[in-house]
Amino acid sequence: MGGTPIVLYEGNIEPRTVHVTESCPPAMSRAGTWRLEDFELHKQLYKGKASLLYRATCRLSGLPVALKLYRKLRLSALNWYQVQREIRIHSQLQHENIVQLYAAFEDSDHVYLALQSGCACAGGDLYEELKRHGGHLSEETVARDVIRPCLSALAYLHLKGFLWRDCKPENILLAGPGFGSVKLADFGLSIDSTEERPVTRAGTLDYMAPEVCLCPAVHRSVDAWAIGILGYELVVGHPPFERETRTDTYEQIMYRRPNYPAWISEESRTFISAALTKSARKRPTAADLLDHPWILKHCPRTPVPAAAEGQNEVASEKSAVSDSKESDDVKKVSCSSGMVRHIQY
Ligand SMILES: Nc1ncnc2c1ncn2[C@@H]1O[C@H](COP(=O)(O)OP(=O)(O)OP(=O)(O)O)[C@@H](O)[C@H]1O
Repeated sequence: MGGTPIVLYEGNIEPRTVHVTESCPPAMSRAGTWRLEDFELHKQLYKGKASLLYRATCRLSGLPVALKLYRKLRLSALNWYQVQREIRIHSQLQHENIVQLYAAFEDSDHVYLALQSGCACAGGDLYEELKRHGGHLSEETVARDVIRPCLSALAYLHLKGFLWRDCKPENILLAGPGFGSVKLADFGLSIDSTEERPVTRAGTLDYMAPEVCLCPAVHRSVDAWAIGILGYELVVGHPPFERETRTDTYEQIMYRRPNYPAWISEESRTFISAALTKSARKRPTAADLLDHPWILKHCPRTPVPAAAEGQNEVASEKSAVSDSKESDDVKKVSCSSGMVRHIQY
């Protein structure tokens, strides 16, 4: 496998550094063992089934970080595999629109990920920002400040052979109040498509591509589809195929076209329709979508790496791994604004 081999240990162990990445600020990196006591924890930003996320300060450097803690007792065998994979993949990513992983370390109770935060990601996530804006944003903001940077990060990921597989507003961070520079966060479902072939579906139902509904897919097309869903949700105010029941949502994803409100522009409509091409083979890539007239209309052209031809099509049968985050019980939690947070089970 590419990247540094990442091994985590169960049971009673001394605190140990798992990996320090090239993104780690020099003031923060040191020869000694990384441990929880090196950080002052502030506000809890998130509490998940197996993870907690805190705003924190590195005592040595005074630099702000987001500290993600995986509770070892809550990790299934699959989760163990996924956390190791997350660290391995995330540590290889350096892009202005991707949250940086500085280091991973562990002790008997937790695995810790020290992530970029502070000024760089002070704005919270896109889901919260959407709520502040009443559920949707202007087309210009969506195209220029969200979709284009996300596409740029995805083109970079795909070039390296990785798939994100977890596009949703909750996993996109803002650089400050309002917009400026968005960053992809959470690589817990990402895979190296050149080496791994998942055998069950992963992701969030509203953002799942038709080919994933049929069978677990490993092509970069799943991320391009999710960008179409994201574009629609941000402009219109809800995901295009969201329905009351899971079965109805599947049916919409597989066979229906989105309903476009009359007020959205022709360019945004053609962008979303292109990204939501039902056939994965005919769907444009993230790199292709960067050249769409809707994107070019709202932001100047910037050079992007050409997608490596066929890079993501290679998948080894032998390292098939089940991603059982997805099950028959995808649920949503209502919020006071009427928006629903996308949650996987
Ligand atoms: N570097 C960061 N700085 C600030 N907030 C962050 C950062 N990374 C993540 N978050 C926030 O914490 C939330 C949870 O983070 P993340 O998605 O990585 O955890 P998770 O355990 O994988 O969650 P889940 O599996 O439930 O989606 C995100 O939705 C985002 O709002």
